[in-house]
Amino acid sequence: MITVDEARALLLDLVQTGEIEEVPLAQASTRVLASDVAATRDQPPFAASSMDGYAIKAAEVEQHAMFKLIGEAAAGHGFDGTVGAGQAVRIFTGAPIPQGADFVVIQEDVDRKGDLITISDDPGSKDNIRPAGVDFRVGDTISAPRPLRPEDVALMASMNIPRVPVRRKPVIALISTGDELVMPGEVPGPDQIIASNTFGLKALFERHGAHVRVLPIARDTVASLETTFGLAQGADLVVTIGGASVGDHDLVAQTTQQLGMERSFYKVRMRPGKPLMAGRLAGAAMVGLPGNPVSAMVCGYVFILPMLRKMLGQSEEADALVTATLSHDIAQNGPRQHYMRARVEGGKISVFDNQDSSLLSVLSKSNALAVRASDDPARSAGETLHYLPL
Ligand SMILES: Nc1nc2c(c(=O)[nH]1)N[C@H]1C(S)=C(S)[C@@H](COP(=O)(O)OP(=O)(O)OC[C@H]3O[C@@H](n4cnc5c(N)ncnc54)[C@H](O)[C@@H]3O)O[C@H]1N2
Ligand code: MOO
Repeated sequence: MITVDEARALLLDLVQTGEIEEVPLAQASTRVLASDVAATRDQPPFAASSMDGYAIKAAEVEQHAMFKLIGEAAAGHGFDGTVGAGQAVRIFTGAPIPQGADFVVIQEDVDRKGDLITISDDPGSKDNIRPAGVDFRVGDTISAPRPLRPEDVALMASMNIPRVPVRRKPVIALISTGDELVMPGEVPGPDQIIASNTFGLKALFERHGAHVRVLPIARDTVASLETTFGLAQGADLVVTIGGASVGDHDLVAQTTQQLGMERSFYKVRMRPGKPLMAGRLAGAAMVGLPGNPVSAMVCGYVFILPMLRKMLGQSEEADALVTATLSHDIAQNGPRQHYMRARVEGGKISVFDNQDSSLLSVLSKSNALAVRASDDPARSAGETLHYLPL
């Protein structure tokens, strides 16, 4: 059986980085920026007031000094003239600083009578002016690749970048398999359960930039599986869930073989997730995930997210592991690399007692997967453990 790292490398070989497309700025959120974008202007484009008050000459700032008002500068409407000695311009936040002025005294520090103002309180030394280009200058860049956050979208808007180069969203077709499955909201028969993996994985992949197509549940027959694979056409990656193991009704390996899949590997020395399979089928990458709900989700994190990152032109590195201090003793690990459901709080990690791969309630309480190497010896409270944050 191959190791997790070997499997990850083989999986990365199955996918390519997608093309670049341009989207309107309003649709750029959560997309992955594909090439650097540059500001097309300075911000602010002029020295601007940061407060409501009066623009005067800094050299004349002194308590009790008096000035004559000669005009007004508002945001969007600058003052055309020049501020001379003894003169002031009424100014508002965001307005351009008029020529001749280099200080804004805030209105709270001023007494105004008609068109005369007197500095009544100590105005301090802060000039209340934002220099031109203090936020960014024309040509300043936002570097790619990066998933675009709301903050980046706001910055691109301010930089006057109306269209954004992003990576095409990889299309993932998700196929749940099994006669026991019905969709949430349907009425299950006495021997049936609700398909959960589909929804967990859809949420995970979409959060990381994929477009996910959920295909109808394939029944445990070769014919049904073949039909459903047919519906996956056009996807970059086809992910099946379940039917991966060795039981009489685990038909994914047999069906994909019949459909001509070039198999890359089958089975990984990990827990959960051992019966993982992968290959290339009809021009797409194909990954067969084990059906146990926690196994499917863990494989989603450990294997599919790096594939997704490669397709999106991002780092192909595995997620960096973090360390925490064990809060209790744990037993020796078995021969498979183990991703143990765990909770990290205040730098301490506790591993859940029941690690059965069917327990979504435990996974949902977890915020970490403690990663144990194969045959890792027993560990005591206080030792350091590596984990993958969830
Ligand atoms: N004799 C052996 N039996 C098993 C082995 C083995 O090595 N030898 N491996 C075990 C391991 S490890 C795993 S993991 C499972 C994987 O089995 P399959 O991929 O074939 O999955 P299924 O049998 O179809 O389902 C397992 C389990 O998960 C439930 N399931 C399946 N799909 C979904 C879904 N979309 N949503 C919710 N739950 C789902 C299914 O009902 C089963 O309970 O095999 C072990 N057996
Ligand atoms: O590998 Mo199975 O995924 O341990 O439950």
